[in-house]
Amino acid sequence: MGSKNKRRTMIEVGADGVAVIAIINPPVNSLSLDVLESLKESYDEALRRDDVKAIVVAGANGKFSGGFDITAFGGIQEGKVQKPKPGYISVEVLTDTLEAARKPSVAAIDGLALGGGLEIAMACHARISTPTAQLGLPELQLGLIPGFGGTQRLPRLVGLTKSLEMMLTSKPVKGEEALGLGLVDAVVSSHELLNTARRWALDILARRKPWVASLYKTDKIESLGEAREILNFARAQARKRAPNLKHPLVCIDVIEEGIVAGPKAALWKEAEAFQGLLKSDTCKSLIHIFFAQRGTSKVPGITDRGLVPRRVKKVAILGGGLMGSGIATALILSNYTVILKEVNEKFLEAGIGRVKANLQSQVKKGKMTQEKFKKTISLLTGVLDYQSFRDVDMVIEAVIENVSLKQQIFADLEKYCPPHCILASNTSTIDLNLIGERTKSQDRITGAHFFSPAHVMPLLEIVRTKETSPQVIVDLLDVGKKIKKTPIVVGNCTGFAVNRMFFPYTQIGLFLVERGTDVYQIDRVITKFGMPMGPFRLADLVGFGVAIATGMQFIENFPERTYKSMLIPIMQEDKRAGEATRKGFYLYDNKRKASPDPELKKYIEKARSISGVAVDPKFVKLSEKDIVEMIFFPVVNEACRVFAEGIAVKAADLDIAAVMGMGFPPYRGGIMFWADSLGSKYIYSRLEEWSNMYGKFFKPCAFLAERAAKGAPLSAPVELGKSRL
Ligand SMILES: C[C@H](O)CC(=O)SCCNC(=O)CCNC(=O)[C@H](O)C(C)(C)COP(=O)(O)OP(=O)(O)OC[C@H]1O[C@@H](n2cnc3c(N)ncnc32)[C@H](O)[C@@H]1OP(=O)(O)O
Repeated sequence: MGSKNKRRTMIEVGADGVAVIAIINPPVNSLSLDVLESLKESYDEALRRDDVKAIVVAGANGKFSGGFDITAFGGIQEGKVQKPKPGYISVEVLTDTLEAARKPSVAAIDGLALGGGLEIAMACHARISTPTAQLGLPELQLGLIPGFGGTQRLPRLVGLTKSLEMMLTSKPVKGEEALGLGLVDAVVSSHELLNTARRWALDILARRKPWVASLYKTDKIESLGEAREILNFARAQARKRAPNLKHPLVCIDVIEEGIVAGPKAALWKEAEAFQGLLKSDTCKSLIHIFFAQRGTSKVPGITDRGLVPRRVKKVAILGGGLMGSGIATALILSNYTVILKEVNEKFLEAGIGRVKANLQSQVKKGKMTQEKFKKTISLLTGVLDYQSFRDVDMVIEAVIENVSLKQQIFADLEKYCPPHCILASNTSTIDLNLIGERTKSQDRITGAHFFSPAHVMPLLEIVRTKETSPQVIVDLLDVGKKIKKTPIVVGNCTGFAVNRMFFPYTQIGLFLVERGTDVYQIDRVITKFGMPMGPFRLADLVGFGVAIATGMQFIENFPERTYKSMLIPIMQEDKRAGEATRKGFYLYDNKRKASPDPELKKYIEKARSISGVAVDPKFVKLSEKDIVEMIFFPVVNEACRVFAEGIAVKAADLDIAAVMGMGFPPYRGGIMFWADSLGSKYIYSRLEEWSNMYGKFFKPCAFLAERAAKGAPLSAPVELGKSRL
């Protein structure tokens, strides 16, 4: 018999008197309000019926529940969807109906029990899980706190320290660990799950197993004094890790309330805090990022054609340098067979050595066993010629940025690789049409632009020329998913999406410094804004050689919007080339700790005199707000150009490019989302003002001008006709 609410839950009563209530809301059985309403109805029915002795809660299709329906948050935030009265779900449904029921219930957890999903499970009187199930409270990653009693029940089940770790990091635990922690009561295989849960529920009824209401457990909670120490330590850590974020502190306060005033009182505080956080900009931004990240692999005109990805088994990589070895590491870690080609024995040995070192660092951190290391490295073969390229499915070229060398390589690849083989380049700046000029294989030439270190950084820019076939893009999207990268599909141009946005980020720093703003002040303000490092620390990390080479590409291609400063070349001439030489904008000690260098002044003065610029007192005392805007509005301007040219199909893709490629703070929603929170009119007016005062470098692009004139958001779609894809 099903519930009335579109059968969002299903109730089935067996001959043993156990009612199994299944949550049904594909793909992850998320908890929309009607699912929760239906769950309550099913419970009411099970409690009413005389033939039901005990209850098991499960999720359909091998997934317990992925938590509250995140798609519903938007509607609630905008006031379009009526929100339930605070505490209705956590107190009335989970505590007063499920946990206080006079019939015992057991959660049968397979697949996922996340957020509200785990909170339902914790309100049951016992939990059985499979070994692979993931259990966690990841709400903080959405700018929220658990809102269905999780802040109270998790500490009481696993202890304060572990529960804080699980909530503050948003990381789930698997079945076996959950068992060790006391979060679940038994771990069994999926095919034994339901029967074990049924028996367990009957055993509780017969008092052969304990009937536990997690909310009132006390054995895992420390005394008030000890608890306060643990909570204060967590507060200090949270402030240090994310000084701009309030919700981790709110979460700790709500946990503390439970210890001070009791769990039932704290449920009300939790409900109130949850409603407050739901309205915050942080929450709106992080929810935007959640969907934007999932949206990058949905590419109009490509992934909607019904194409099935071909199986890529063997991949060849050309070049065993930093990039090539990182890409090889990422691939073998996901079980791809890889051949690494170099030009001589010495380079080959060094390349393989780098891959081994990447894996060894995982072994050292305890993330990989020695046995797994051996198995993984056995997937890699080094070669010096093209003989073994006859059966490769994909090649990724990762040699130095030299056009004629790349052209020769692609001409060779066309000769030696099978006709189905995907020919990808990891170039970060060079036009792919140029690279493929000496071949007739334009339809299978694509860009696979990884970010360094390639086995760690999560972003993959997939570059599509006008000729690249959609099948090749679909194949590459599939490889990207298998190696756990977030892909963004972009059009072909100098710098693609990420490096196009990075360029003004560094350039404007140089502009400000020549006019008197302090290098270290700029880095401090930008780090405070939420970037992992400011433009000067970043230039040191990347190295001045790379910074100059990339800069040259931009000067050649976009001369009208380049600020030409000699500061970096002058420093490089004096053998200061960044962190690798222990001297750049900062000085580096043995442990690579950066400290300011008073000597920097002399280089800045020299650069100033070459540019013919004098110190302007206004720039010496620039406010933090002005520094942030002067650094980031030119980045927004470039992002607008990238979007208007159709290099990126969706503004949300640029948000992901900024967050994952540049380190833009996700809690600000990405570059375009953040810009829209300030308004196109405001950004336009400031750029226009600076452009009049300081030159074309700041000139707002036509797209930005048009959107500002209409008062339209920058992230609204561009008419399809204009797209370059
Ligand atoms: C009151 C409560 O305390 C508040 C809450 O419960 S807040 C919600 C807490 N839950 C979460 O944060 C979990 C979020 N989801 C995830 O982390 C991951 O999606 C997952 C681990 C569940 C599955 O990951 P994976 O298998 O890689 O699939 P993924 O592509 O992410 O998701 C599959 C689909 O389910 C959707 N989805 C996942 N979780 C969802 C949720 N909680 N609500 C709505 N949709 C969800 C995704 O958007 C995606 O949709 P799409 O196919 O249309 O793009």
